[in-house]
Amino acid sequence: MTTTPGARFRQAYENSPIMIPGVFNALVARMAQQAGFAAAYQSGAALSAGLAAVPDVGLISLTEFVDQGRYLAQAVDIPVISDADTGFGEALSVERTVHCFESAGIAGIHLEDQQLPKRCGHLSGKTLVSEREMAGKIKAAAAARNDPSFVLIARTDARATEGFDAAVSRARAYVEAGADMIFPEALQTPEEFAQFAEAVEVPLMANMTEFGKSPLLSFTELSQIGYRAVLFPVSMFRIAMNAVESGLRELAAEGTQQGLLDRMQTRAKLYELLEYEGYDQRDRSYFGGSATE
Ligand SMILES: C[C@](O)(C(=O)O)[C@H](CC(=O)O)C(=O)O
Ligand SMILES: [Mg+2]
Repeated sequence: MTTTPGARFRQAYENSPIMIPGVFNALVARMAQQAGFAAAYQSGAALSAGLAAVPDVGLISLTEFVDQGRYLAQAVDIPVISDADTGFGEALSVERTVHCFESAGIAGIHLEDQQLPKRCGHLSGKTLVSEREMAGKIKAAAAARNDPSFVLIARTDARATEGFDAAVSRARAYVEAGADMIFPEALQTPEEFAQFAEAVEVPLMANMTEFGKSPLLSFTELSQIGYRAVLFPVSMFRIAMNAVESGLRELAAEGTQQGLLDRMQTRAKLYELLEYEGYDQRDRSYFGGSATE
């Protein structure tokens, strides 16, 4: 791979609008790549829930994000971007946050303007840092990049607290500070999505998370009104968790998994995703082609 992850991510969304599914582990990242997605996303909400069974209120550390992020990036060729919550501290911490994600092979991160304890953008009770403070963090992030293509996505949570106009003016200030892309969190109507796209002239990312405050617009609708990236951050996690819950219930009730087999990923499919065949062949080749068993 000659280009950097950031350059590949930019190329993808500059070419045409892209859908970005959240991938909650490395195998899911592989599956997203196989399904044809041009990029994948590490969600803080899914990581908090999946890794530690804790809510998305800023409890997961930088190291935990970066560790899983590295597994995701290593599993695929498509660029992986990550949630970086509030940047794990102030401006100087944000510098290190960028270094760590970059060195893990991540293509870009989003930083949000909330105060700690941060919350999922679709929960109530959010409070924001000042525009000046957030702009300073973005400047720090931009200056810290080793690869100028590493994508800085500034997320503003202002819609819920200060209103739509404040979200637009914060977004403009964040672009001025060096953000490459803007993520307007929790817009409330289709009209707001359209108005925001008219008002802010950098690439935009829409968050189509379910059961939240935003209407679920389709990728086609969003790309037509100007969004370059559409995030489905927790969709696959929710599907998987629901499937697991019913599987556990059925196993407990039936005492056998016989009735569940057709809902399972088969061993053959798993091995195909893991590229097991190649491992086996290489292992044999190291011993002059003779069987290792
Ligand atoms: C995008 C998000 O930041 C995430 O962590 O995936 C969440 C998603 C969610 O909780 O549904 C968000 O704050 O919107
Ligand atoms: Mg998040």
